[in-house]
Amino acid sequence: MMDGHEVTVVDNFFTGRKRNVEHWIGHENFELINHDVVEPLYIEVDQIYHLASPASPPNYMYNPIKTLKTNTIGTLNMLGLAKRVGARLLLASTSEVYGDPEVHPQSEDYWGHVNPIGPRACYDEGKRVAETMCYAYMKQEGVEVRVARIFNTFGPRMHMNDGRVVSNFILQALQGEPLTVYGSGSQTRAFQYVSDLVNGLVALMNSNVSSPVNLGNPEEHTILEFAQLIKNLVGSRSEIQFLSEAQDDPQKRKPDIKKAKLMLGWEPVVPLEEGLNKAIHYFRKELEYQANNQYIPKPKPARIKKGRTRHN
Ligand SMILES: O=c1ccn([C@@H]2O[C@H](COP(=O)(O)OP(=O)(O)O[C@H]3OC[C@@H](O)[C@H](O)[C@H]3O)[C@@H](O)[C@H]2O)c(=O)[nH]1
Repeated sequence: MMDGHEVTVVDNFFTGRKRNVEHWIGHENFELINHDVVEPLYIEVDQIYHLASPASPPNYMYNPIKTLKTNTIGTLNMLGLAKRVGARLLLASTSEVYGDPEVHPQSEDYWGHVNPIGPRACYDEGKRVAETMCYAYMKQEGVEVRVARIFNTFGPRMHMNDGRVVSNFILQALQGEPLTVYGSGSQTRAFQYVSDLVNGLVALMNSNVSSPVNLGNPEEHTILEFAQLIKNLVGSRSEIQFLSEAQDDPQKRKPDIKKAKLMLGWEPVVPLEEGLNKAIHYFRKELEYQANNQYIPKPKPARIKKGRTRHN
């Protein structure tokens, strides 16, 4: 929009919120449509960022059939739209296509290690078939596709109930509650800040790279290290609580981003602590907002009908 493009945001608000975009409402380049991509969409566009799908494990596992429909039927609908209007489509794929990886770090030529019937399958297999659909439409129909394999990402405007580790730990630390580590905490992740991801997505969309590209920050830590770091940044006295391990939880994950560097000239620039401090600031404000804006229904006075006696 700042570059003069007209942007139509399509959301069914399953995990998104109108508050996240309310500051754009009224801008002449902005339009917001309440729509679910599982149903066809008829609009005129040049580029489609197909980002639909819950991305947090508790959210996508909450309704696995809906997650599958969004990633399969939703992707077919978006590819159909791209074909009809001659638009380029960028699919938000995921590091989860690598499953619980046996190769470390993960580069784009790794085929992955995914349990097709496990609790994560609705998402990781859903995204794998979404990638397959993109390349089928490219080969058969000549649709221009871009595929971003997005690694763990965090930042302001995440939902308070998102359930992923960064927002959980920050909210727990801010409220003095125990930080919930699943398993031993020795599993690793590498987190990128949201603005780095957005820059990577725009660079990929406008590049000539049609094969999948990893977008992530390669700085890897154990989950226990993350818990300590967030606790320290918040200045919290919360304890660390060890809960049972999540089923099929990937044990190690870190992107190999050589391809993005070479072909897009992209790499993350926001240091982890700087990004975490921005997210901490956001969630602090969100907690204040929630405390000040809770809707507490006022008790209604009983309505007394005059002049009539009720006989049962
Ligand atoms: O409260 C929590 C939440 C999570 N965790 C652990 O922290 C790690 C990261 O978990 P998250 O739920 O944040 O995210 P995951 O890495 O499991 O999945 C993510 O992967 C990449 C993206 O495509 C998706 O957004 C998401 O599926 C896992 O090992 C998980 O078990 C905790 O220890 N405590």
